[in-house]
Amino acid sequence: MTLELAALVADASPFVTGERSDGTVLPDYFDGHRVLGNPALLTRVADALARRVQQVGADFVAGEATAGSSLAVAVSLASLRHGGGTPSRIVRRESKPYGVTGILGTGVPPGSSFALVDDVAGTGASLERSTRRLRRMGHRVVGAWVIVDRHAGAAERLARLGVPLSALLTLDQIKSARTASTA
Ligand SMILES: O=C(O)c1cc(=O)[nH]c(=O)n1[C@@H]1O[C@H](COP(=O)(O)O)[C@@H](O)[C@H]1O
Repeated sequence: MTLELAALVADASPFVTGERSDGTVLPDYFDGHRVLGNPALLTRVADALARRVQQVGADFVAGEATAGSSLAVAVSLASLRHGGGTPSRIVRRESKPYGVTGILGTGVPPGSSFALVDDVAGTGASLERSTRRLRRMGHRVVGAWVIVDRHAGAAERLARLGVPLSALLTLDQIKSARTASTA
């Protein structure tokens, strides 16, 4: 299952040269939007994540804009197929000053539990930011789920916060799948 998924993801999303938010250039930048924009692959990924989230249980599935929040919507939809029906929310970086203001919008009772999702875990800075933001609002984060873990410190960083990280794939698995397909 993992090898097959790695091959599908490798095929859908060729690595590009990309810059991290701290300015570091990565020659193997993974563009998660190539997975999010592929309906068959997104369905598969969202199903796998929804199954894992369902095992832990959360009131909401949420992510930061844009990849995380898009994935949260897909996982929420997929949760209907896995005995759930978990609603999704965007964790905004800043409170919207107009319309529905606030970080999460409306309809989130105090003390709610959240499953965080994102396309990629690198250093874990993004998931830590969301975790801290939700906790400041009095909510709980039961875990973080990503499509790809780059193994760049995210699991350790989140563990220090008491948030377990689960990934469908590692970057190395995608690289191996790519090598195998070109051999
Ligand atoms: O910046 C990254 O490390 C990164 C690497 C990569 O291969 N693909 C990728 O999308 N990213 C971005 O990095 C974010 C996570 O990085 P960290 O906050 O360092 O964990 C993701 O939400 C992406 O915006």
